[in-house]
Amino acid sequence: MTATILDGKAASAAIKAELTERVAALRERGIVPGIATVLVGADPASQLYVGMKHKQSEAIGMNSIQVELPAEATQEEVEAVIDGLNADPACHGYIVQLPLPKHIDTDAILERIDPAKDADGLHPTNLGRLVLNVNAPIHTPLPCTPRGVIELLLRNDYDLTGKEVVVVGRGVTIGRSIGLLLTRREINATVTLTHTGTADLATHLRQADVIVAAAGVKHIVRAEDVKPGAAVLDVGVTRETDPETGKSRVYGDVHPDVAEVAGFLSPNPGGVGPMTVALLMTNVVEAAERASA
Ligand SMILES: Nc1nc2c(c(=O)[nH]1)N[C@@H](CN(C=O)c1ccc(C(=O)N[C@@H](CCC(=O)O)C(=O)O)cc1)CN2
Repeated sequence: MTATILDGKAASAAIKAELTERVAALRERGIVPGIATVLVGADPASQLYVGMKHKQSEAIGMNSIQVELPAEATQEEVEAVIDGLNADPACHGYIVQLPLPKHIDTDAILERIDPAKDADGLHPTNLGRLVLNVNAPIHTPLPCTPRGVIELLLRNDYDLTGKEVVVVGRGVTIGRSIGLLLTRREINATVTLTHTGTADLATHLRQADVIVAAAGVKHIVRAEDVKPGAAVLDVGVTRETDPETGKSRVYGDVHPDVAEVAGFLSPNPGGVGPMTVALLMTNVVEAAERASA
């Protein structure tokens, strides 16, 4: 079996085409949706991701505000930037690029973001609303990567109803929250969250109809642990320097051999990454629509 590729670039292009029309409709009413990012330090991967967010937002007609602070910035300096963006009417939604330097209290920063402008959907109020509300439509920002995983499957006509989903990794941007979305009534999947304390990962993986691999551990999902025909989404990233060339190489959580066993495969790169950026922009456009309703 060779897996059908879940193409995140194609799905994100479709989302961006839809957003372009929504942005144009807002602009006709005199509203220019504004996205902002806050980057603390100069991590090359974070710089790349932030750059992509601005380039793509501007391409669909949004206004973008880029705030950069040095790695030595204090908690108070980061919080002052947050307070400024909360008060800025040109900013409808923003993110603080993660990870933050170790001396910064990340939870305190995320909690300081105005929940209405929380473009990552990681504010405790927004996550709390997701916990409380399993039936009614959601009117709050949703975590971008989890939403991207689900959109990627649905836009490829993959029905998640009744499926056993195994998530690998309990990080804040994916693992912690994806179960909240997958177990909503309109999706109706069953979710197992595995992590470094899981006793026997392989046993869980072998039972999964869908695997979301977001541990950041190179090739943690191996072909022998994947049920034939399963859908596998590779989200984790490990960067290693090639000892021969000295160049940085990116590895996913999923071993390349999985393509021979899985029914569907979201590759890395080219899968969930582009969806994360598309759903971030969706969150900001929705915030602008809500603010102007
Ligand atoms: N505040 C946040 N920080 C981080 C998040 C997040 O959702 N919010 N997620 C990740 C990084 N991330 C977005 O910020 C992100 C990662 C990857 C991609 C992407 O499109 N990658 C490309 C490959 C790019 C390359 O390496 O050349 C792909 O997968 O095809 C976009 C966004 C951590 N931080």
